[in-house]
Amino acid sequence: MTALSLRDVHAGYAGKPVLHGVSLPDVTPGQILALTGPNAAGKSTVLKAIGGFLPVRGTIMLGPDDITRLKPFQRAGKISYMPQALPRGVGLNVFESVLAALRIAGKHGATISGLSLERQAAALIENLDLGDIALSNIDTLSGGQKQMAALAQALVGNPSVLLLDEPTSALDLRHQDEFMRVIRSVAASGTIVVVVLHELALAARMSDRIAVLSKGRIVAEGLPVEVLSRDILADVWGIDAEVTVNARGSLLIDVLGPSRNVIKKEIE
Ligand SMILES: Nc1ncnc2c1ncn2[C@@H]1O[C@H](COP(=O)(O)OP(=O)(O)OP(=O)(O)O)[C@@H](O)[C@H]1O
Repeated sequence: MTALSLRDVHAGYAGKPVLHGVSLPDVTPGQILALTGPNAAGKSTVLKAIGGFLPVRGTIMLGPDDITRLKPFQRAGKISYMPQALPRGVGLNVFESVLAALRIAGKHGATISGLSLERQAAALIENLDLGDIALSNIDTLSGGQKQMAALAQALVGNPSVLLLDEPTSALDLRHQDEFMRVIRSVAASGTIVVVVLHELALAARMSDRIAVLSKGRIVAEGLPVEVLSRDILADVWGIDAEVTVNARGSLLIDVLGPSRNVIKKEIE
């Protein structure tokens, strides 16, 4: 099976090591892994390492391929990345941007169906319910509309791995739900999804597994209900929170305030 696995990954920026030996259990096609943790923990850096945007020490495998050794165009044919900061000054409308992404995906050898590129772009836009903004310039869209348009571009070419960095930060509740539905169906078609999320209840709903990153290290990993415990919230986020599971199986997190550790540190 073409699983994604990270073993002892070290990465960072000029003179600044950020990831200190990140290992993750295999993420298999169809699975959604949510990566969470406090600000500056290194979550985006993990996605950039997988996407090949940073030099990496360690192993990142996609099935039999060591993806750190693939040429950029080979990697681009397999991995799609939706960054946290979306590009500005694109100068294209939503339809044109999806069409451009399809053309690039075709050049990288990503699977493109028999339909014309225009028909494929139109189908993707319709599937994401973006018809109303299809002809709007991306630079004029709201933050949430930009995120949905960026998702349409990221889905082009049926990537084996979809990397999403805080993709719902600007979405209202209905669009978050819509986004989750789309990601679930993309995963169900055999894509590996790794998504960075701050909102823990959403991460629990959206993902099959959760990994918690703190100071460049994975400190917990497993099923959402196993991982998101009161102790982890106190140790990693420094908050005291009541964690309950409601009758529908949804995780509820009620933040009560700073954890005792934080209060103790402030007093000392
Ligand atoms: N381009 C860069 N050059 C230098 N340092 C960087 C760069 N990008 C990120 N960093 C540093 O790497 C560390 C981890 O950043 P990263 O963006 O991976 O964290 P994160 O967990 O995604 O944070 P957040 O939740 O705030 O988005 C931070 O200390 C940050 O300052």
